[in-house]
Amino acid sequence: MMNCFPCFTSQKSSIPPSGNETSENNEQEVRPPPVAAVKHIEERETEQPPVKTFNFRELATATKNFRQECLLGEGGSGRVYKGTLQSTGQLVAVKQLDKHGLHGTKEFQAEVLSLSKLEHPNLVKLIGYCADGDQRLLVFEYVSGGSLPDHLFEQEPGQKPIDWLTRMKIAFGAAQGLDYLHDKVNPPVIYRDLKAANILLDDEFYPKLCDYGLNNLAPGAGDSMFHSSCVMDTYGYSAPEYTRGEDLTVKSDVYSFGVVLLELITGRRAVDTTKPNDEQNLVAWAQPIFRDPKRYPDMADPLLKKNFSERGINQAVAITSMCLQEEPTARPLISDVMVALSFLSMSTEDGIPDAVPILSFRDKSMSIALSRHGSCSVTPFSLLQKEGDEDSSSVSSESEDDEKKEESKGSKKKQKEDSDDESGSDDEKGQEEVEKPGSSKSSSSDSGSERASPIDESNATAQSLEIKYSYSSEEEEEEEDNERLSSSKSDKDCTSFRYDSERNHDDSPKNTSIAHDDHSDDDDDEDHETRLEDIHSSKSEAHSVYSDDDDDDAGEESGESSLNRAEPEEGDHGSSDEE
Ligand SMILES: Nc1ncnc2c1ncn2[C@@H]1O[C@H](COP(=O)(O)OP(=O)(O)OP(=O)(O)O)[C@@H](O)[C@H]1O
Repeated sequence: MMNCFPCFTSQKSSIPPSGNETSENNEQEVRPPPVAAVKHIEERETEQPPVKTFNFRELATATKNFRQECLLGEGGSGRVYKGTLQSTGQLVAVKQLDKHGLHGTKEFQAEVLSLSKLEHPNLVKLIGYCADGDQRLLVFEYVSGGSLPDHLFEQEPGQKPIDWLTRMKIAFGAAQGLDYLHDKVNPPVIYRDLKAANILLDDEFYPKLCDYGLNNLAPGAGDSMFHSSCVMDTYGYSAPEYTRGEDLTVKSDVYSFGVVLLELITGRRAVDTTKPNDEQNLVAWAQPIFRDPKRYPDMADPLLKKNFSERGINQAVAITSMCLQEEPTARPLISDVMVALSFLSMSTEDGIPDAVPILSFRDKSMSIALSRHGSCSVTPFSLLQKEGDEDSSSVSSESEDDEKKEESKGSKKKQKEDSDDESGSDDEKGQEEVEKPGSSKSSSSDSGSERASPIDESNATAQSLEIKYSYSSEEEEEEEDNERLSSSKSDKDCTSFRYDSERNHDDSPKNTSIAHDDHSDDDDDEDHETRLEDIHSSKSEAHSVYSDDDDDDAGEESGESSLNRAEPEEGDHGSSDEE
């Protein structure tokens, strides 16, 4: 990994005293200023990282003088030691940053301030820092279970391999962490160094991303909060645009996430020089298989001994293949990946959700890809909302409505053309479906077409393709289901996912909302935010970095921070790029 703090730029002299200057009571938490004060720039200039400051001696004591036996490992940015804070007994991981590329105390603290605001259950928490003399250390929560490669590739004899569901849960958790950085932080943060080694696991295999936000700092990165082309030297995980010398975006992270997903599915390393030449690069090895869905189950890690559902692996591989698209704009949003993985990580015997969920992805291509790989058990419900339907209006902004009206017209026209040519086989139709993701054919060519609502001619504001996981036992309930889908809010069998198609960074994570239809108070934002977690018994509870109280200042804040913030690319959100 590259040096963490090579190019920190601080635009204001707003830096609090250094760690050694506050060393009288170093482990006392340095409290952030009152929220009201954050709104005023002058007062913000006194803002301090809401984390502890330590002096060097304390951390030396915690790590037994940085003894070898406490060394957890060494990365590109320095060494990481396991330590115990004397005052509290808390286990910590102390990252001692390399001294080259050292930054001034103020710059370092400003960076810590940015990092300290990133808080999510799937991110390793920053506890404090030390800027004592020329020492620069970061103190993180200690994650006890080791890193993902420890469990996936470096198994001790007799150690049980990670089962399929756990792998999907790890992927889901990692996606949640990444989604937080991309979608809940304003402006978005590009991870830049996502790899299996940066996914740490607790004793229950709950994943936490580490090293986030660190190598967003690079020479020149501070100048642009939009894109950055600073070095990401994570061989095997780097997106093609990096090799092409292009800027990295959130979609570059999605690519790296795809590589991790592929590792989870196959049990193969991103790069493995012990394998035959044509198998050394995992993505290159997988590409021909991506084009041959029949071979998807063969990709599975042999250690899994085929203990997974065919639907599960087909969909997991389909998601992976989308993440690994050559062109960044063709890759899905991590939020869509996260929703898809939430289903694959459900705790049922065969990985099939108990309930009958309806997915609504922000990007149609995800719906379509999954519908092709669901062993005929996933039926797209296209354009379900009826005019005047409240749900419909809540899904998109007015401008998107206009776009969709046009799109809907196109779809209808296409549907008419398609209906004139119904002679092809199901497979052929499925193929065509993918080639024309905007086509309404996706709702009629699937094997479950009889379940799909026909496109309502009056539905000019229809927003999204929705996927319905359906089962043969429910075939007869078609009519009932359709009724439920369109209007009922009391059906206990039906769980619907709604994604706001409009990204709103000023909000807390409202973008992800999952509504149980039996839920009575669907206006409760807080409630919405936690439904995903409710469903999956996840520990996760996403928090926005910027609360309502400091929304006003977000822009200024980003200006001070050298975290590499990114804005989404044009066309990254909402409907598919292919349309
Ligand atoms: N919070 C933590 N809790 C437990 N172990 C950690 C923690 N942070 C890092 N480690 C471990 O410390 C070692 C070094 O981590 P570090 O992030 O510095 O290097 P890396 O990820 O291996 O490489 P690079 O930083 O170059 O990407 C790794 O084995 C990692 O698993």
